[in-house]
Amino acid sequence: MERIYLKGLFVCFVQFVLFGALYWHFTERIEESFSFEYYSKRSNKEESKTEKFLEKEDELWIEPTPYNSKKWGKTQSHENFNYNEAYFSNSAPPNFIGAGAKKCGTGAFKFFMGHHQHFKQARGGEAHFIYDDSKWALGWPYYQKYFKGYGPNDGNVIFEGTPRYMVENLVPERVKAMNPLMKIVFVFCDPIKRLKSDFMHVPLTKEPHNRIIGAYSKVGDIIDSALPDIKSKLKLHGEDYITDIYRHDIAHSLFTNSIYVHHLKHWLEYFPKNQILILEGEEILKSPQKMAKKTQKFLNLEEEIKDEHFFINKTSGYYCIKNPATLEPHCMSTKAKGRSSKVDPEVLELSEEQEKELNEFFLPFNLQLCEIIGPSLSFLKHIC
Ligand SMILES: Nc1ncnc2c1ncn2[C@@H]1O[C@H](COP(=O)(O)OS(=O)(=O)O)[C@@H](OP(=O)(O)O)[C@H]1O
Repeated sequence: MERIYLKGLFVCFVQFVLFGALYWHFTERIEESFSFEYYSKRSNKEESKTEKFLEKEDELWIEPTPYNSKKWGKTQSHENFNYNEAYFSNSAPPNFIGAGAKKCGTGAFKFFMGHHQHFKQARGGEAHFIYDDSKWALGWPYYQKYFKGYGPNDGNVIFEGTPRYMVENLVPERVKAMNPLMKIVFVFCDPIKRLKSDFMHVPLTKEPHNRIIGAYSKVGDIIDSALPDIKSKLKLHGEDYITDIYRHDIAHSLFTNSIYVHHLKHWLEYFPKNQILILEGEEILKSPQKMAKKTQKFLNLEEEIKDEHFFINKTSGYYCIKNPATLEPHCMSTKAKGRSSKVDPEVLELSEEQEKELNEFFLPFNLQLCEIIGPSLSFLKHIC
């Protein structure tokens, strides 16, 4: 009896000690998490993180918003696109969209690929259909005129490319409404080279900012006057400032059209990476054979355009192509392309300081582009 009593007493004692220890542990933790000291310890940690960020920010002035690869391709479209199938007998909708970047070689891409018998392009060139609300509202009965004569079941790649599609916020959503399996191609190029080419191009167009840009005689002057403003607007509004820039600060598009990662992230919300082909302007210019190989593979097209179909035009210095079926040589008109190499070099010259500033401006964005696409493009190789 006495033994049983002692045993009970011992068990009670052990339980009491265990319970006490647990109680002490948890109350301490709870108190700690509410205590000023605990918070000041955390905020010191946070502060040091913020300090680091500020140091970095001072240097690079903006931290691009992070991308989330888990979301790629997941966002559903809220747009509605009614094809009205009656029109499908004599025209078929695009299944491949070219979305810029402006001045990176999109024209040469179309020109070369158009030599594949199953690569059918929008008739009449850039349709500017998907972002333009007044055209979009007219729907397929309007858009289909670009694709007349293309059968829906001919196994063709049907392509429409408008460089502005890259930078207009509603476009990916609308493209998804048109066809969730749409394939998309981007041509990226050195951001500074692109800026210079845009600087040469805009004053010769009817774009609304043609006079603003045309008022600058040298690209360096617009860098001095616009870049500080763009930086401070980005600081104030974050990357939202870049979105739909044509609608609120079109002259600054010369700079923000080179921030490829901002636009790519937006497209990736709607389309998975495997539906997107990223090419490089420099490659289209210097080795279009490689571009043709990649593109035919991506589009599951038979490799009809081969290395031997390309040759360099001795007068212009640009690549031309022989039609794979007839071997007839074709060169792209150099009237509207290749301006940057013909202009007085002083117009496009940058001081060391301007070059440095621009490189610093694009660096944080290009670093993020590296994270998404790796060092595959030559202008990323030295930073990725
Ligand atoms: N084969 C060939 N022939 C001529 N030009 C070539 C070629 N390949 C690439 N490029 C480069 O393309 C630049 C024009 O880019 P885009 O065609 O995208 O311009 S546009 O956005 O459609 O206006 C153009 O830029 P600029 O030299 O500033 O005109 C060229 O650098």
